[in-house]
Amino acid sequence: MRPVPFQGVRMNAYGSQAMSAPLLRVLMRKPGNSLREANADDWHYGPGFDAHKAIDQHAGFVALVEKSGAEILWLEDDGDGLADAMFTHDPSLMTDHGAVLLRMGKPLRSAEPDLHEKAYASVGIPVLGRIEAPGTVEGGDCVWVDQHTLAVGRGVRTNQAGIEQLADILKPIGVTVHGFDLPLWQGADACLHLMSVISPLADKLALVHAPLMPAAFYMMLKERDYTLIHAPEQEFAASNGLNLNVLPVAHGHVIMVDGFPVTREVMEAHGCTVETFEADALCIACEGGPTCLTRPMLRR
Ligand SMILES: NC(=O)NCCC[C@H](N)C(=O)O
Repeated sequence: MRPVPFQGVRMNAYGSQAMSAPLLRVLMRKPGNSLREANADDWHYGPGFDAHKAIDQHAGFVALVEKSGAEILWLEDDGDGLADAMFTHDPSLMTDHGAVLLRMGKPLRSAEPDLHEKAYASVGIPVLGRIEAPGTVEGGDCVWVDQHTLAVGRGVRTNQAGIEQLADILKPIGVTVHGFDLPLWQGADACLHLMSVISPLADKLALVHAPLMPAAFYMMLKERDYTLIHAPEQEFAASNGLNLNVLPVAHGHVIMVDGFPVTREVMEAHGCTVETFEADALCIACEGGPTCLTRPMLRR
């Protein structure tokens, strides 16, 4: 099925080189038959995986995104077998000058950038460049430190060739790319992105899991006067890291997975408004949170 075009706003509005500016448009995919038919072992989904429950929980998340006022461009799951394609954060990156089509480090996800290419074409959003083999870059490894600085995690999903290509694509638009080594942590089959250890919440405010952060990235943020809130260790362990995967829909207004009250409290203590949705089957089992379920297309 073709992506459903936006209603009521300029079809081709785009631009995002920030992490917490108001989310105005976003690319998402409702899980459907591909998730229902997914084999948990093949996709590295955990014991809590339950496709039907995950689909219901996704609807709860969508209600919060819609309530924020963001417009959603939908990719359809018509049974193409791409269970992870609901994690739309990863196959492309948006800039103020167009989209970059990425190349997935997880082989089962390799067809996903083409879905994004079609979606962007359908609404007239230009493509600035594309990561080619042997390069790999996933969107979850990319963090805008400021409008001209992109941090990229080098690990299982994103490699040096990909980082170099991305730097070449972004240099002409005045963006400097910095690569930072990620640890292997739970192994090559598990999902650890740079965004698994940090969620920006507001201007120069971020929630982090410091023990797994690249030290040079941590120091860069400190030197740039970021306030780093440490996500409670116990809840990080209990959620397989998903307690800190928090989506800002505006500066200091965030959506997180339900069930992690201490993480919620530390964000509220820093002035954040927090909304939650149930996501044990969707996020904790499938290794991706609210940031991963969204590809911001316009933040202003
Ligand atoms: N940005 C993200 O952290 N995305 C999560 C992707 C989870 C998905 N199951 C994967 O392994 O790629």
